[in-house]
Amino acid sequence: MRVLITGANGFVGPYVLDALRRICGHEIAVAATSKDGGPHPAFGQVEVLDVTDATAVQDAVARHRPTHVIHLAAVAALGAAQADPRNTWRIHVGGALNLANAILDKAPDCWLIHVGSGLVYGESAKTGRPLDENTLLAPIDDYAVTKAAADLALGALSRQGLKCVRMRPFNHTGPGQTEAFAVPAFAMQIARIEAGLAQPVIRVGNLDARRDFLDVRDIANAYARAVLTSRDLAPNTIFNIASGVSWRMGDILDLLLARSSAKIVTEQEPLRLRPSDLPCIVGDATRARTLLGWAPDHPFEDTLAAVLEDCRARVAQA
Ligand SMILES: Nc1nc2c(ncn2[C@@H]2O[C@H](COP(=O)(O)OP(=O)(O)O[C@H]3O[C@H](CO)[C@@H](O)[C@H](O)[C@@H]3O)[C@@H](O)[C@H]2O)c(=O)[nH]1
Repeated sequence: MRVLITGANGFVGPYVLDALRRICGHEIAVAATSKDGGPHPAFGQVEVLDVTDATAVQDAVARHRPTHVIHLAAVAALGAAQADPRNTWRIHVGGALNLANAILDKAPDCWLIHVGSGLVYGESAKTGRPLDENTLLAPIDDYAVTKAAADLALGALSRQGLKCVRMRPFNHTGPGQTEAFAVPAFAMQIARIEAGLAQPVIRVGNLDARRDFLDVRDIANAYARAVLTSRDLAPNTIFNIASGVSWRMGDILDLLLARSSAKIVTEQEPLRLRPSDLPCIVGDATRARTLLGWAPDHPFEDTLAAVLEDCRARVAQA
């Protein structure tokens, strides 16, 4: 198997490499690409590939002749996606279409494993029920609507022969994630306070939101299992990757604070509040469990402990 990964040098890429090696075997050939490229501790070297450049994408697919593309390249943080919607459309929708068309032209047997988002269900989450893959897509912001548009476009292209797996991962975290996301945003502030680098005040956004969280390794395992089992999948299959449990953000913060001996007070910062924030999201991943043979196996409390340790190490190194 030859796997081409886009956006490989982001948060999830190294975890996917590790999962591919564990689940698909060490003989798997991995081509790591990203917009910037350059040396990378896990991949050795990452090749430059801007997914918005249709010609470059055609060239990369023709050269590597991948059996699978795992498309991670994205504007992953909602704030960044919202700040430049035109760019978000270009990357999420243009990037996915460039890859799909290059595969249809140059490597028609290749599977495109598209990393969408559980946020595509948007308003549909308001029922409070776990969201399965048949739930109406009702995205509420630029991030989610562009992920939904790309996901739907690939579904339509499957009618022209594209073999795609449309992944809809729910929230995930782990060591290495940036402070643009809630868990490392909380943990980095705790680490800075513990190191005496900040006042003992942690600034937060909406703590009443409830999100379905997984360890990033469980998410990466699902992508690798899609590669491994692709020959048994229908050529256009959608998978939610979720735990089925929703965590209140305030409870996540409390678990992190319980791991610190520092006396810390919490303060809401208006800038961290979103114009629209879904109150509760929880996913139903029954299909992934059944067809991919996937199940999460990292307790979330352990993941939180690992994120806090990683943040302490990052602060100590800074
Ligand atoms: N980022 C951030 N979020 C905060 C904060 N305080 C509270 N929150 C709340 O914490 C929740 C989670 O926010 P994020 O960690 O930023 O994740 P997200 O916006 O839900 O999106 C993540 O999950 C999606 C799948 O469900 C992914 O598609 C997306 O890329 C990202 O990983 C949101 O309800 C947000 O309002 C804070 O200081 N920072």
